[in-house]
Amino acid sequence: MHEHADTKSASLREKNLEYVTSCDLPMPWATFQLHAFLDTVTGKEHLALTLGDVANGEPVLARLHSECLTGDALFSQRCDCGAQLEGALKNIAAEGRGVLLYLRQEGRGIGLINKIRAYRLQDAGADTVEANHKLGFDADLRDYGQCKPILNYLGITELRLMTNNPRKMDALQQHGVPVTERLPLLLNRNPFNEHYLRTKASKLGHWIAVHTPGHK
Ligand SMILES: Nc1nc2c(ncn2[C@@H]2O[C@H](COP(=O)(O)OP(=O)(O)OP(=O)(O)O)[C@@H](O)[C@H]2O)c(=O)[nH]1
Ligand SMILES: [Zn+2]
Repeated sequence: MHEHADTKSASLREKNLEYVTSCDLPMPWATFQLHAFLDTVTGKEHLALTLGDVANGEPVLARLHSECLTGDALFSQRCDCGAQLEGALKNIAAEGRGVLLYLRQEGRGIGLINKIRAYRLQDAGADTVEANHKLGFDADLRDYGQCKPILNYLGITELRLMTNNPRKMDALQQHGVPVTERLPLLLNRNPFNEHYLRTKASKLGHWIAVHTPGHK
């Protein structure tokens, strides 16, 4: 038992992660367990929310959510993040079992301040990818390497993943996290984020139907 826990801690340590503690987190839809992990190099605090018995070997309904302070906490309509966060938690609560990793890679890895700089460039006409390039960054700097050891620590082996992002699917495969099913998560399409979602589809390959005005 202890040996097993030690192996799990060792694979966390390989990614400079440490499990810290857990608590109950009552939400409007269910009471989740909140687990805190610390990246000892960057100081980033990654979170996992679990519901039900996720360690019984069955594939787990999952969302890997990248931090978006503006969308998740400030109700921004520039993106679909807040609605996806809420929708994923509701779906997990409806099944009574699942996991959401809240990964602190704000702004696709460029950080909050740079994301706001990117938004300003977008206000002046750039798209989400061009804005990153103008600031000297690649389109997407995220790293999903921390997911496997965190999931492993929680006893989760296979995912049924809620995402529209093919890069996320590829990254998980590269990191050896089996995904048995992909479930689309298309929420909060609105006039403010239509262009952003179209760019994600055309330049980043997201599986989002691009419809022209007048066609649903
Ligand atoms: N650099 C940058 N980051 C953004 C922008 N809009 C949203 N983000 C960040 O993008 C991340 C969310 O990525 P998305 O591509 O929307 O979604 P995803 O998680 O990759 O894919 P899904 O699983 O389908 O939702 C969050 O970290 C946001 O902060 C933007 O215009 N520029
Ligand atoms: Zn967002």
